[in-house]
Amino acid sequence: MTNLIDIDTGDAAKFRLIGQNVLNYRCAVPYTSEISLGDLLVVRDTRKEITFYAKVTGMQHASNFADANWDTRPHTGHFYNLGEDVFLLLEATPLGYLDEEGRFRKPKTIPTKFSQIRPAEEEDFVFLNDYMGVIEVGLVRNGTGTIQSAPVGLHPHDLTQHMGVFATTGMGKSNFMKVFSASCMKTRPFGLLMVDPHGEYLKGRAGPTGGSNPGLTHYKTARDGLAIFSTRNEKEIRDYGASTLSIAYDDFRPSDLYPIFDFSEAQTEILETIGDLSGSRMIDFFGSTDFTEDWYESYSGAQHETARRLKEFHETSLRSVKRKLEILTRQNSFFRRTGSSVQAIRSALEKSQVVLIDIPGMREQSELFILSLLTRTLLNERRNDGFGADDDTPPGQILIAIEEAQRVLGPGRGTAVFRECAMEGRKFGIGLCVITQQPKNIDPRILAQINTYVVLGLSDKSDRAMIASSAKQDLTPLDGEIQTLERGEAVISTLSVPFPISCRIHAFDAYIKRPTMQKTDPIRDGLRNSF
Ligand SMILES: Nc1ncnc2c1ncn2[C@@H]1O[C@H](COP(=O)(O)OP(=O)(O)OP(=O)(O)O)[C@@H](O)[C@H]1O
Repeated sequence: MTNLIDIDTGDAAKFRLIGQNVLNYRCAVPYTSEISLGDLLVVRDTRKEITFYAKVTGMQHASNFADANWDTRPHTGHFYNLGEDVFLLLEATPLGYLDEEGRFRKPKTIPTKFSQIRPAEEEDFVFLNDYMGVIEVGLVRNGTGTIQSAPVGLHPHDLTQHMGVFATTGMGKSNFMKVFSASCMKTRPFGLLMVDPHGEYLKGRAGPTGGSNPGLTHYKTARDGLAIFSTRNEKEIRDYGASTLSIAYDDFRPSDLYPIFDFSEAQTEILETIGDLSGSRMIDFFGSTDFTEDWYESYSGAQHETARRLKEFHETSLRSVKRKLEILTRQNSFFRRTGSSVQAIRSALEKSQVVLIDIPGMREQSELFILSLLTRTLLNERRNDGFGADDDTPPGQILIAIEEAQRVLGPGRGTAVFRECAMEGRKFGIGLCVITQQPKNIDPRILAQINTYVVLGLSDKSDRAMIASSAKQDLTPLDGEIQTLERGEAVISTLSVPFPISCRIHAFDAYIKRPTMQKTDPIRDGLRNSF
């Protein structure tokens, strides 16, 4: 008969698989075990000669005593021998098993009952290295520690199928984005476009304790992987090695107004009617026309065709569009009649640089304006050029980061250009990096398009439920782990890695100082190796 009293020597022998089914394991482990949610367990089935892996998703105290109140009676501790019949009952979700060739397979079978279980050790994670990509973001986490020899890296080809970064405020989203960007600056896997309205990514910001909190410009070794377009003054632009940001009227199209203003049905119709008009012609037309009651009869400007198309619309609707255009041109100093950075931004992205659009102190409307204008321009150009028509993974892939993405990807009120990019961007080598603390406010059809989920702490239950139901790998059993994530910890689910990985994201300031983040010098390395 097999029982839970230790018949073998050594603690490991007390870890036994006792149930439950192919999708959910139960194991009994000593009640003193130091084990945490998210820990990896190794299940060694000596009969089938297979090693299974499982992740701890729940735990509770349990015992073999028939008396349901044994543990609440007075003096319990004197009468019961805790070591033998009292144990921790773990719930674990199977991740898969390693076959004879060392390939990781889906868990289609169940380990033999009473197979031995042990917490994974450093060498158990070695096989994961084969699945990791070049964009390093952290280390595999097990229990409360990390596995130093198991870095977590994302694959570039997964990311152009969109990435989501989900975090309640303060859980380490900015730190994650900086670590991710630094790895992109070093390895140059694709062009990464980020709009930085607070200078946070450019130069960092003081931490809550006033400590150092650097930005991407502090990662000097890979500075050539960063291109900055900025609205700062000339001196600061020189100091940061940036270029002046300039968007020309002709870069603009009427549809770029949608994400920044609310429009009535009539105003939307106006924008649709002149959808093909160049930016400068639209701005000139609306700027020079007053839209009084009988404006069309007295129109003496140069754009008769535009005037004819708009003559049926009510003057108040036309005046409202005019006011919005005035606000746009007045509030965005970088928006000018001539001079455009768009060509330089495109070419930096195609050279796989991280492109930072630095607009400190500007309003949310400016951020959304630039983001939507650039997304539309890149998407349309590639569509018209037949990008990728005869190549599966053409060069020049681009990832566009959208902070607080619920502003532009909410259900029903999402703006066409970002929606289009989420649905079709992949065909044109353009992926979205959707960053939000409210995934429940993102259109579920868009979440369903995202293939890489980086989940930092999410305190809201409905946000977690939304994530769990949309991710490609089932994250439902990991709800307990996600709920208890600490700042800087993440669960990462991505296509190339066979199961969701528990990860500790590197701290950015320490990460950029690592020897591995410094430039390798082939001549010096060669000399070192040969002498
Ligand atoms: N992986 C990590 N390792 C060490 N420290 C971290 C890590 N992640 C975040 N921190 C620290 O926690 C603090 C908050 O992190 P961060 O600014 O990235 O949070 P956030 O989610 O972006 O917050 P907010 O939404 O307010 O911008 C910072 O001081 C940061 O240095």
